[in-house]
Amino acid sequence: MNKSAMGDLLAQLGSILASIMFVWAIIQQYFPYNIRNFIDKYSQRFLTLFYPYIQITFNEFTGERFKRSEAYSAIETYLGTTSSMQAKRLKADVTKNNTQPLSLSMDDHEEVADNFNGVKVYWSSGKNILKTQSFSFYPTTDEKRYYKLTFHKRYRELMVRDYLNHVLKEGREIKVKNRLRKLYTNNGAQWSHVVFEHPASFQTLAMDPVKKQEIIDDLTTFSNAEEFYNRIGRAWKRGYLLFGPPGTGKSTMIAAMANFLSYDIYDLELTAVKDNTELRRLLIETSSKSIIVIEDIDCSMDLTGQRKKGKEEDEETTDPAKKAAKPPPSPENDSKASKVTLSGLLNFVDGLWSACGGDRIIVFTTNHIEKLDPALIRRGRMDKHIELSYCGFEAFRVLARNYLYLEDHVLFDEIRRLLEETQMTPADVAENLMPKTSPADVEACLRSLIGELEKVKREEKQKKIEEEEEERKKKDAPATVPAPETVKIDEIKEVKVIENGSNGSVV
Ligand SMILES: Nc1ncnc2c1ncn2[C@@H]1O[C@H](COP(=O)(O)OP(=O)(O)OP(=O)(O)O)[C@@H](O)[C@H]1O
Ligand SMILES: [Mg+2]
Repeated sequence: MNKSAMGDLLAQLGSILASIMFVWAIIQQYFPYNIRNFIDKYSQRFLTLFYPYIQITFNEFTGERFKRSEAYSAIETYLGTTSSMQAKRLKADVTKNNTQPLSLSMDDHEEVADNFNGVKVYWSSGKNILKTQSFSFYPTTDEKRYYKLTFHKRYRELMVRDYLNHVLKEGREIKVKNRLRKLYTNNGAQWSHVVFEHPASFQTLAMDPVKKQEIIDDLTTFSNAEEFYNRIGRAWKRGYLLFGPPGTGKSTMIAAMANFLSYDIYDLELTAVKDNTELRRLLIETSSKSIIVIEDIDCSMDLTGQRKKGKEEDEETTDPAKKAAKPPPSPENDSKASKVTLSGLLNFVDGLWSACGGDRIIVFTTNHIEKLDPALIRRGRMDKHIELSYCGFEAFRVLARNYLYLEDHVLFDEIRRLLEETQMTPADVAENLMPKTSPADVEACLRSLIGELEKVKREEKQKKIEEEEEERKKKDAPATVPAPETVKIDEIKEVKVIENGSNGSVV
């Protein structure tokens, strides 16, 4: 075919197309709406006879609700990494996340491929522009965005059943990981929050590595165990009790847990809560994937469940006999004080309310585990008791690595010996390892730690001598007249009630 014949053919084709367009425009203008609809419908059906693919559309906004579809945003997140690798046109948005300051998604009318169990699927993005203008809260509602999934009809079952679930689950998980996490605290009956940016991690936490791994495994198992908890019929929650002297890393560990699991933290200040109803409301407002923390539980609540009011009462209430005799405070003289009770707290920890709304970790911390009510710390309520103790050599090595980039040193043997002989908290060891010059003078830091450890050792020795002296003085003093014997309540082991009599006998 020569060039002029080709040109003629193209011109003819052009004019035919123009005529079709013209006729279609007339049809659109003059044919009634239902006939046009009829033609549309049947032409679509005709096409699908020969079209072997299935398409599923996910709209950004669904129904009448002005709420962004959860599926759409999960898909957007899921496709984030794939899009940034494949698509040529991308949309960028700024997130406030430190690790990932930009979020990328594919621009309209782009297409990316994904692979699931060896089956290739295609995702495309697009938008419908609506001509009708109606009142809306969203200025952009006349542009309706959507994602369209295309796959071969042979894989319908696999796609609909497994692939979509996989996409939604992954999308949600990535979203949880990337979001800005929050640290909530209660200001009376209301939660207020700031962005949680504590840098602690299990890597920087100084403690015995075996114990640390055990905690990491426990947390990982818990966070993946939704099905397990459902199967055994338990609420998906876990309680941790962290105990140990001040400065041993309890609060640091909570931050590390939150960073490890990407959970929010709710730091509950019990002393600001008015009563059990308020407590319940606060706890119900906490979201899933969160850690609820009650620090220094022994100071927020005493064993009778009534909150302490002063230091003097501290001593008093540890004595069970006095406690039992203490009348419950009357509402008149105590109207301002909190009425949160131990049973109110326990009710949430493992009562019916505890199962509301997803997985939660509850952490209590205390410096005095012996002061706590056994009801509070029994297994099932506090599933795992973690003791954070004085700094051992392994914990010291973590600190040396973090603070001084030090794996080994000639002074380590001496430090190991001193650590075994003294009780120094990781907080104090860390303080001594803090570089005072830049670049760090490693030897000076280690020597300062050794000096401090020797000082503590001398003090401990001195204290021991003084205690022994005191003890000896007491022994040498003339014996005082013994007080009349009394039965202490905690010595009563069992109370038998005689069925036919009204008396109980003490065994
Ligand atoms: N095990 C540890 N690993 C790393 N740093 C630690 C550790 N323990 C304490 N520190 C450091 O000491 C400081 C105090 O620790 P933290 O606040 O966690 O102690 P705590 O056990 O919560 O004390 P308290 O009982 O007084 O609340 C932290 O700033 C932290 O840097
Ligand atoms: Mg603390």
